[in-house]
Amino acid sequence: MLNTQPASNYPLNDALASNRIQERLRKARQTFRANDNIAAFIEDGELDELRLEVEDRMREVLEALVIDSDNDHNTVGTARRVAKMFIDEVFAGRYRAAPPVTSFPNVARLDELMIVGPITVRSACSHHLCPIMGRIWIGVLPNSDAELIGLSKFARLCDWIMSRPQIQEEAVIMLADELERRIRPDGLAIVMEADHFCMHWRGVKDERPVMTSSIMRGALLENNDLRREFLELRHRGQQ
Ligand SMILES: Nc1nc2c(ncn2[C@@H]2O[C@H](COP(=O)(O)OP(=O)(O)OP(=O)(O)O)[C@@H](O)[C@H]2O)c(=O)[nH]1
Repeated sequence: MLNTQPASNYPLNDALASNRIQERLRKARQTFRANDNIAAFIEDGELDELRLEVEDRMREVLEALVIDSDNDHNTVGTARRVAKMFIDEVFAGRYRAAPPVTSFPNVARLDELMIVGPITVRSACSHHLCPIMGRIWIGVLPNSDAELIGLSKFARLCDWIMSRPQIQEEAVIMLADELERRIRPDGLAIVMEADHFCMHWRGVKDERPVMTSSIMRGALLENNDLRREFLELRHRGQQ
């Protein structure tokens, strides 16, 4: 027998969680673009409500695509899975607070270039929500008076920033701002290379293009030798 009664998770009387959160953001004059983190505006329990709301709306998208997910054994749980994937996995960097980042005093007053990478990163383009799969290299020239952060925290911060719908140019700027704010280095360099599936899977359907963006700040922008050292060491790490 066909199921003709799709279940709904929408609250009957109460305002939707997405409306309440948007209201708070507007009141605080905070933007909520695709690549903004809005964790500070989400109250306890509201992520559960958002997940149910996205599930219902995703079910409507499937209906609009004329997919009978109520009676299709393959898509019966798709709306729920997609909602969970967006909120808890691929766009979690919008909804979760920043990861805890351990820092240490620079006791040895290190002032030599340090490079981390390649760090594998996954994101999605804001335009089509297609995957972006890439690699990031980070170069830091520590300030002898500033803090050092744990090595794994570079990867955790990359994941937090990248797990949002993004464009690559803005993603690397956001990452650079976050790292500068936390470690106050004398120089910072970031190179990101990524495959954009909106070009591979659809659109021009060309498998080859890779987008490369770089950011150089402080001593790594001003000192050509230092910049060359970063770029050479990055290439050596690729071989
Ligand atoms: N600059 C930049 N462009 C991106 C990025 N990710 C995706 N794009 C491009 O953004 C564009 C999307 O906008 P439109 O040109 O309106 O999309 P479209 O008409 O579907 O274009 P096609 O992809 O050419 O079919 C495409 O050219 C994408 O390849 C990114 O990180 N940075």
